[in-house]
Amino acid sequence: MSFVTVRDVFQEYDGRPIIERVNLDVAEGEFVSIVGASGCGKSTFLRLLLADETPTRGRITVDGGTPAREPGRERGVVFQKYSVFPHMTVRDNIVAAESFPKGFGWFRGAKLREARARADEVLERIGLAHVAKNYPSTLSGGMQQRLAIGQALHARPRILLLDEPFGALDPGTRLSMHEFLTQLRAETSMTVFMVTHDLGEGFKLGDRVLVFDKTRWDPDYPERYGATITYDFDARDHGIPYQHILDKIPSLAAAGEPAPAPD
Ligand SMILES: Nc1ncnc2c1ncn2[C@@H]1O[C@H](COP(=O)(O)OP(=O)(O)OP(=O)(O)O)[C@@H](O)[C@H]1O
Repeated sequence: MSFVTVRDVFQEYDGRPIIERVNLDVAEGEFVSIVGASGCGKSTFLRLLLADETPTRGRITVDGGTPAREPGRERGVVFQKYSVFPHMTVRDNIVAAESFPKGFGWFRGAKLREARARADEVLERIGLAHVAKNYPSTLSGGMQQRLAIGQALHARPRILLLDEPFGALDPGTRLSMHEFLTQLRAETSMTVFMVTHDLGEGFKLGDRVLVFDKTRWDPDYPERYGATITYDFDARDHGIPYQHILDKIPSLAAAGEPAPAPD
């Protein structure tokens, strides 16, 4: 059964089509990787899923509801650049993730103590309990990104949107983040959408890999047409070897170096 349903979605900026006629059905708990050439509209599609923007045409619904007009707590997002608060300790970064969206400002007194206890549980889970009192600047890139994911998860979103979350990390840290994300997935029934430039990463982590590309191309007006989903690969059990896909869709090879094949 479809949990996230995308029907005939188009998005234009100043009359310029970016994505066109996107249709998609995603079941609850699925992990969907999104790949495609640079600038083809992957982040735009993620912003539409987040309800940060409303599509020019078409509708996106979650669990059969009405289309959302703004991001809510059921959708969490993590960007490539860690968006943690530098002036707050690691623990209070997690507290902030809970307190700010409620619109009551910062927790005080007993409420703050309870929120800090809940934050400690999250930090335990994401392996940052030992640095709870540190400031983010003292953490490695991977740890800061784990904190950003912890913040997003603390709101218990039903949908987690990841925009190149590991793009800025070195290969070793990337691998440990893959394990971390796989573990978190096993513990929750979250539906995940992840934009990546790394096809190997997309196939390793995803149940499905969607490819965004243009199906129509006007050499005189390269911006005349938008991109859509051109492939929807089953990536469970790593699907078909992704190297073959690179032969089929050379534009993906240009979009980023593939990671080593999943074992
Ligand atoms: N708010 C906006 N207003 C105008 N144009 C925009 C806006 N957001 C994105 N665009 C344009 O839409 C196109 C697609 O951008 P988008 O960031 O979605 O692509 P992408 O596939 O995520 O790219 P990359 O892989 O390089 O991150 C780009 O040409 C971009 O300049």
